[in-house]
Amino acid sequence: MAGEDTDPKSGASAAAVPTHFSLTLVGRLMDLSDLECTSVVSVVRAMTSKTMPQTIPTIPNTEEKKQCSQNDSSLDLTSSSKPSTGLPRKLPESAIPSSPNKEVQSNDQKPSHKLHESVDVTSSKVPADDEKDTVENGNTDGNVKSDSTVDKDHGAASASGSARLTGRSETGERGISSRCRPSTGSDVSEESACSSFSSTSKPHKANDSRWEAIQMIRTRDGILGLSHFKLLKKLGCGDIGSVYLSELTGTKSYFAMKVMDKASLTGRKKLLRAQTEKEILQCLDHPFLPTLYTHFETDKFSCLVMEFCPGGDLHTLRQKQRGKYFPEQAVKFYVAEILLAMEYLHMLGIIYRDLKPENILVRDDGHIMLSDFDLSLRCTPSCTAPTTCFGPRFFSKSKKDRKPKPEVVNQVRPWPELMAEPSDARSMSFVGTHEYLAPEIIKGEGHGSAVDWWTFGIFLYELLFGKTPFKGSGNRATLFNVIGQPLRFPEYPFVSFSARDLIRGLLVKEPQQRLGCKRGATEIKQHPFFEGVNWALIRCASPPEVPKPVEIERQTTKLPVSTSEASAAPTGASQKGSDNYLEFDFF
Ligand SMILES: Nc1ncnc2c1ncn2[C@@H]1O[C@H](COP(=O)(O)OP(=O)(O)OP(=O)(O)O)[C@@H](O)[C@H]1O
Repeated sequence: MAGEDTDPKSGASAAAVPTHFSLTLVGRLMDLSDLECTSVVSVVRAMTSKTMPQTIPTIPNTEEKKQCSQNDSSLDLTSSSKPSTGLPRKLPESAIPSSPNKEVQSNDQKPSHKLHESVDVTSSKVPADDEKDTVENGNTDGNVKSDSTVDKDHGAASASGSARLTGRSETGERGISSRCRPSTGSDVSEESACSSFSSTSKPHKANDSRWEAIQMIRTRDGILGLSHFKLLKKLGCGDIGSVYLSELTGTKSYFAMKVMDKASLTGRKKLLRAQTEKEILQCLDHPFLPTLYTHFETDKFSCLVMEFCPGGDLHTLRQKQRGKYFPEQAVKFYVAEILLAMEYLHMLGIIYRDLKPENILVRDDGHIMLSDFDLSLRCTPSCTAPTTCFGPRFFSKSKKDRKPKPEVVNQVRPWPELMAEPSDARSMSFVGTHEYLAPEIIKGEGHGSAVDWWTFGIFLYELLFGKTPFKGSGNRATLFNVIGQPLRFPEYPFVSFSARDLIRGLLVKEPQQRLGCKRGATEIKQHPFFEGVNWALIRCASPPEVPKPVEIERQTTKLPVSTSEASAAPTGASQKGSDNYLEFDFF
């Protein structure tokens, strides 16, 4: 299924198509436009006949997904939504990236692609039935090959985590009562492979006691690897791996460990996807994005150790709401946090591309975390993203520009607005989830960061109305609807004019006319729907729901011992639903 780097329209090598990243500080107009970002554009023209591709070995079903899910427990609503009060306008702290100190490395890598005839649906995935096993994983494959240095100097924190965590696990509900909405993506469609990272600190998470626990083990044993973790429970399976609730043995610090079978990744041409996810995770330091504590490899597995979110995902949470939609105040809270996360990603030159409730996890405090970056698109300048919104050394070249006197700034505008968009980045990949795909992706026109504002609109709609706007009777119908059907709102539930107006602005089929296209997240944040949101302090706001505390089960599970077992276990197409096919011709 891999293809060549050829633009089907121009015939030019896709890898040679330059993309651009522009970063503008509105008000002070510090311009970083035309920073070139080499992105290997993979061409994915999904065009299948109405018959299923021969290469599909299994037809996924919801039961399989259910096997991959964990147990569920009900969640009490312990707090009501509380709108933020308006405070003086201020630079959003949560939108300020910390200093990643990444090494920039331009990249000429041009993975070879072929014109795809269908989206990747070839993986055979049978969830492992190992959740009841009680063998410690460290005994099966604890041979640590390498140890990462993602975590660095973190502030002294007191005791490491508590055995008492909050939250609800995802359950069979997702497999039983909710739709499976797999993300589609080309096999080898990584558009860029930009750099090596050397992040030295993550100030936003500096007070997290898990850093200290990790450091303690490192100091004691000189290395940190799989054998130091107890896998307690499988949390879920994705396309490239399985995620386990894990304890750093003896520390009562809990993590979500994504375990990917290397042979399976290689065999299924998913290595680049896994690499993309790891590199992006290494970049991140934001309250609404995952923290990667460490990563390591064994002979068989590649492991990412991330923050554990005990509250399940927003899709599951929505299913539990009365009417299967959230109250508008709750929606405002969730989408505001996502908007800040998206703003930060765009500032790093990352186009997320796979926004959907399933990818938004709920932390123990009820705030959210955007997860799953394997379909994201990066531009090289992401690695040179500013350390703060006003990071002078990144934004301007002259010393004079770098240190403007405050009063001068104030004369222009009290608080300059940040607009950071990889607005000219272009990809020809066909990735995403059918109901969330932007028209320009379906039409194969190439796409940029505006796709994230489209998906943001679909996401907002789904949270408010309990369904997506263009869903058809099948995938083909859905895709046609996205392209051709006008946006309509149901009469019920009642949704405010400002919410509908925001959705209208976001779900403009022409990307250049779409809200967010010109000034990025800033444009969206200023919409009346977000009136009253205190962007700077949103992470201190009361979330709509706080997961109920749950005791962590002390049982352990194990990883598959053989590659074949592993490849059958952690992969996800089989539990991703049978709608993982594209059944349309060219638009
Ligand atoms: N940090 C986390 N905390 C709690 N559960 C998690 C965490 N990360 C992932 N999960 C669970 O594991 C499941 C698999 O996650 P993963 O990111 O591997 O795949 P995915 O979201 O299905 O996407 P994809 O198939 O595109 O990789 C998720 O659906 C989620 O339920």
